[in-house]
Amino acid sequence: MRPVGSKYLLEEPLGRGATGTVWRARQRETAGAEAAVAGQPGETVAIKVLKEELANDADVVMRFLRERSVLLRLTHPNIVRTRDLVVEGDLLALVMDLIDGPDLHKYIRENGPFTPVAACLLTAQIADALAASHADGVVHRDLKPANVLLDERQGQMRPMLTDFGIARLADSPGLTRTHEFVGTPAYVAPESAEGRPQTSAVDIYGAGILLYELVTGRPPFAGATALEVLHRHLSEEPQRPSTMPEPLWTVIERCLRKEPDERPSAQSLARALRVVAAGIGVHSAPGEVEAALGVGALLAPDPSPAPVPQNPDQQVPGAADATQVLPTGSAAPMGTYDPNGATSVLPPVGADDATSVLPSTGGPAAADPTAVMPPVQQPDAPHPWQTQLRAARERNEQTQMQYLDPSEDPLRRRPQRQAPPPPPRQQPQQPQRPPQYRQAPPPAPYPQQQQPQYGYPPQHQAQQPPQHQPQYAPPPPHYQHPPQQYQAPQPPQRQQPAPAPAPRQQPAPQPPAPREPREPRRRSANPMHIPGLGCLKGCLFMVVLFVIGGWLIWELTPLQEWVGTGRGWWDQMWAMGSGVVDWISELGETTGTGGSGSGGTP
Ligand SMILES: Nc1ncnc2c1ncn2[C@@H]1O[C@H](COP(=O)(O)OP(=O)(O)OP(=O)(O)O)[C@@H](O)[C@H]1O
Repeated sequence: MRPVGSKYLLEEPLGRGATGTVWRARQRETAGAEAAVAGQPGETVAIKVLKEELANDADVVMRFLRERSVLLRLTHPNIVRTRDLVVEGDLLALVMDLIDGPDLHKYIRENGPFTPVAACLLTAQIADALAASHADGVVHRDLKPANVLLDERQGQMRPMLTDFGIARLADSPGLTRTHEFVGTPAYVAPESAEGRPQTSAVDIYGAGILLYELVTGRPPFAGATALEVLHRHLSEEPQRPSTMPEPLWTVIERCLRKEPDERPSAQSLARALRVVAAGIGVHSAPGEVEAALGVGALLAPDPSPAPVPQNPDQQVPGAADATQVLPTGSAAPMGTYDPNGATSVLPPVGADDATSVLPSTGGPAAADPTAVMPPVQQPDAPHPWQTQLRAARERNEQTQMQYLDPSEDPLRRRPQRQAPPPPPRQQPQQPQRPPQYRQAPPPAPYPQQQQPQYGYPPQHQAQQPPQHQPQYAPPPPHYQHPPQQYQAPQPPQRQQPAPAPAPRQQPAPQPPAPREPREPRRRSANPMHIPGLGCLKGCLFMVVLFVIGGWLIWELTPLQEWVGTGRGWWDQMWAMGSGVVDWISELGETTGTGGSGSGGTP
């Protein structure tokens, strides 16, 4: 048994959620004045020990302490009482009343859905709890069957709403920046998913989903991935099941309005549900049936929904308020989705995470930190998820398409100074090339570019997120948007036949290939090179060639006999040379004589 503070002892875990683990615990001694309920030694309580991530976040601890008065004063017959808050070292814990009974999620799973009347009466009590908390300015923001405990005492089942304030605690700027968010895709209101400002209307939406699930056994919007579920919340109208009584459907439909301003208040909801419960029973009086059919009149939009307080530390409206959107982390790995409705710990949202592949819920304001007005989703504007995914895709495209200036590329420069290394040696280095992320000037003519050898395909592989995010992240790859939302770009160079596999099989470097196209330019690499003698060398070579060729012809052909000199090649050459010299001498003398003659007497 582990002590929590000096007053409590943890006995056994009751369950684990996304934000922490709930323990059955025992009070060791009476709590001090700071506790809402002093308690008695030996009394059993439930203690939710918040996850280390939350407990280690200074913002959460601050908020925990700041909001302790709100949490401790929240008392209602249908709200699980928070008795004490414990902060001890790196431990944050909420001490609650222990509720003897299952939660609604477990109950439905084991017993099936409720009758419409029972569902109405149960949800009416939850709406009572919401009305009380909203009147106190507290919005739950994570309403779902798992957060409703069924207190089974004296043969009665009383729903008890729990986990108040947990979403608020998790709304830490620190967590928003670098960690995770809390929430449940199946119950998330459209405005939360979009990062719009939230009000108590998010709880009404959650109550509508819960009511639907109590009657049918499943939430109205399901899907294989969290993203799919969110998309359905945003774009799909819920369908009335054939067995759903019409007045009850009227209530659900009003709660599930996409526009929060069109949803009723918790108080109206509670009243309407009781009217419906009275009017849809088999023994309902005609007047009750009539009243139930006219229940729409009771469901006027809430004129003054309680706002979710903006986090003063947050600059971006909406970013702090997004309850959550995508599941990841310990509760549900990125890209997986728990259709059972466990609260998901979510990836960072908001404007601070500019590099995130995952969608921001900051909406338009997230892109504009100076925005004063809250972000409003335009009907025609792309969905924030689409925008973010597109941005991620474009980032990838830019990286892939970026041209690398050869002068900046050490792998390309090196071959210009020395014999080019064979292609296979270059490719394994490719993924380590940082220059691929640099901005480079537009491509200059580079006739000896060896793209197939330097391999852009490996660049592409190297920039794949470490699968990924979560991911994400990660996303990334975990967060596969529906195919129509995101198509991986296919730049042409990635289509080129990749030479990579073959070189990898060659164990040793190859000697320089003479057929290398750069060969003519690598004269400096030739040890026979004599600077400035390029042309003369060719002439000398031709003279030598002429002499050797002439010698062979003279000696090996009948030419000697035809000429009739009988001399050997060298003698003949000597004679010819002497003849040429004599001829030139005579020519000089003749010219000289002629010149004096011309200068003589006329
Ligand atoms: N006050 C309580 N008394 C008795 N059992 C409780 C109490 N609070 C929670 N539990 C039980 O502890 C388990 C875990 O609760 P917790 O609130 O952490 O999980 P959750 O609501 O399912 O998930 P999440 O935190 O993600 O919303 C649940 O099965 C719940 O029934």
